[in-house]
Amino acid sequence: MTMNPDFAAPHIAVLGGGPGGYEAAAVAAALGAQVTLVERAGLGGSAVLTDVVPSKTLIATSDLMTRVEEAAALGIRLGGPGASAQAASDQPITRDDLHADLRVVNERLLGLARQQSEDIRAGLAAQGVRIVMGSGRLADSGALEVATAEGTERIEADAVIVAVGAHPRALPTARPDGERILNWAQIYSLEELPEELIVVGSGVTGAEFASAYNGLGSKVTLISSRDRVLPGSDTDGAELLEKVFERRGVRVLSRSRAEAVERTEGGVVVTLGDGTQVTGSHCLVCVGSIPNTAGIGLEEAGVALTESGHVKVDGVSRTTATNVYAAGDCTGVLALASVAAMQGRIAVAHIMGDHVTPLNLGHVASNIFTSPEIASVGVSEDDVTSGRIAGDVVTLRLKSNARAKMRNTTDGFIKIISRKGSGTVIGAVVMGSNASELIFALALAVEQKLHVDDVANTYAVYPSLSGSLAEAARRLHVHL
Ligand SMILES: Cc1cc2nc3c(=O)[nH]c(=O)nc-3n(C[C@H](O)[C@H](O)[C@H](O)COP(=O)(O)OP(=O)(O)OC[C@H]3O[C@@H](n4cnc5c(N)ncnc54)[C@H](O)[C@@H]3O)c2cc1C
Ligand SMILES: NC(=O)c1ccc[n+]([C@@H]2O[C@H](COP(=O)([O-])OP(=O)(O)OC[C@H]3O[C@@H](n4cnc5c(N)ncnc54)[C@H](O)[C@@H]3O)[C@@H](O)[C@H]2O)c1
Repeated sequence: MTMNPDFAAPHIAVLGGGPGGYEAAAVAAALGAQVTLVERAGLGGSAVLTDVVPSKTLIATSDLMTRVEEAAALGIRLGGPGASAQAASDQPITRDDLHADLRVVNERLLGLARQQSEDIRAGLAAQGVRIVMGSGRLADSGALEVATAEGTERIEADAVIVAVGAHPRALPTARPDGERILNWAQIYSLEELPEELIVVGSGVTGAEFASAYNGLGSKVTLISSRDRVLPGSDTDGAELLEKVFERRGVRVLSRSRAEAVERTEGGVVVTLGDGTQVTGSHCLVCVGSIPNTAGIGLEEAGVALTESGHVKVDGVSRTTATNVYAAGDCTGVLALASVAAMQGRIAVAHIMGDHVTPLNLGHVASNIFTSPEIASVGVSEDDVTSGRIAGDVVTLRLKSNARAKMRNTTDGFIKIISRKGSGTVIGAVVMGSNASELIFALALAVEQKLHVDDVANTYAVYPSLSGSLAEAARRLHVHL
């Protein structure tokens, strides 16, 4: 919808400065709109300040520690040629030789998040976006009201984009205190590594933190309410991750719900549904998120919410109120930074009367940053086995890949799914180190509807993990 019949630059107000909001603001400014962005915490949103950036930076340290710990198998010993006779040792490196200085790790990751936030702020300001720091609400479908340090400001707009994100859900019987019982936004205040960390919830967030703190050296217990970790993810990936967890000493308590978490003198005790008590030094609660949609005037302005409090949107990010759009986690469509940004871009294209392609979740590439990583795109094997999609599936274990053997990183596999009959690549899963990077080639194949032969006939470097991508595709060749 073109907002201004007189073709003057429309004014777009964006509520929330996470990936949904800042991407929308940047694209709108680039297209010539007047843009005001309202944010109460910091540019980049939770994605940059508390969620994606800090967690992935923590995981970078954890991954390196895991690699160093495994260095003995590659022939690395402590003590270089210049070391004293006493220091020089032919002992293999063990976990006891390493420790994570959590204060330094957390300082680094919080600093990095602040810098990233500042870079985003500066980038938007340079594009001419007016940034208002304060807590905003929808006054009506054409205006925001913002409580700033200076007072209340009313911002009139031709269109509003609501991108307010979500916050961690707490269990009524496990209120985070920021010291021993923590949510993922609070855990970066720890100055020492938790001795025994209990992670409640085995969705992507819980699995990533369980993996990360295990790599950093904590004793980890993962409380999983389901049969297996990572419900909804690739079954082979989840099962292999459980095996790796077992080998690395992560205790997974499956089919266990945490009923309550309490502080004890020196730590915490988690009571499970069957009355079993699990003790630890700290507890990290990862039981999902709640959208930040309460009390900000949405329903009063005609914006319908779902039962879970998410904003109802259509494929072009429109809400039920004229000229009000929504993007990101507050819509509950798919909680990924990349999807939030895409929803924001689509909203702007629609507002500005630009070419709009409705949101397509079928091609979203995503990655679970456990060690090893699990990346996926397109249809799943479950879609095929359940009969929803007619496809062929080939899985190649990394155990047979020469490069993986050389690097001693053989936990993982490549899975490609092609459409039955035609051989078009329609889905893939990559599990292994750097899966988040390897998946791109297959995401490109899915997006561009490439044939398995296109992937198979592309030269891969020898030796490389991507050689297994080509090999898996070769095995899906349709012989005419
Ligand atoms: C631990 C964790 C790790 C994750 N890792 C990844 C990952 O690796 N990759 C990935 O793609 N996704 C990841 N996600 C998901 C990702 O963080 C979200 O999908 C993404 O942040 C959504 O962006 P958003 O713009 O919708 O919301 P947010 O990033 O939450 O931003 C919303 C912003 O709105 C502001 N706001 C809210 N209400 C108001 C108000 N009334 N007034 C003013 N401002 C307001 C908030 O302060 C916030 O800054 C992770 C999530 C978690 C919890
Ligand atoms: N790498 C990434 O891209 C990344 C990382 C983290 C999160 N995310 C996004 O965030 C979304 C949400 O993930 P999440 O893991 O935060 O939430 P989630 O809702 O997917 O998982 C929470 C889990 O906690 C369990 N649970 C709830 N109450 C419990 C209790 N009392 N005891 C034990 N378990 C309990 C639930 O059954 C569920 O499995 C993901 O689907 C993903 O889109 C992405």
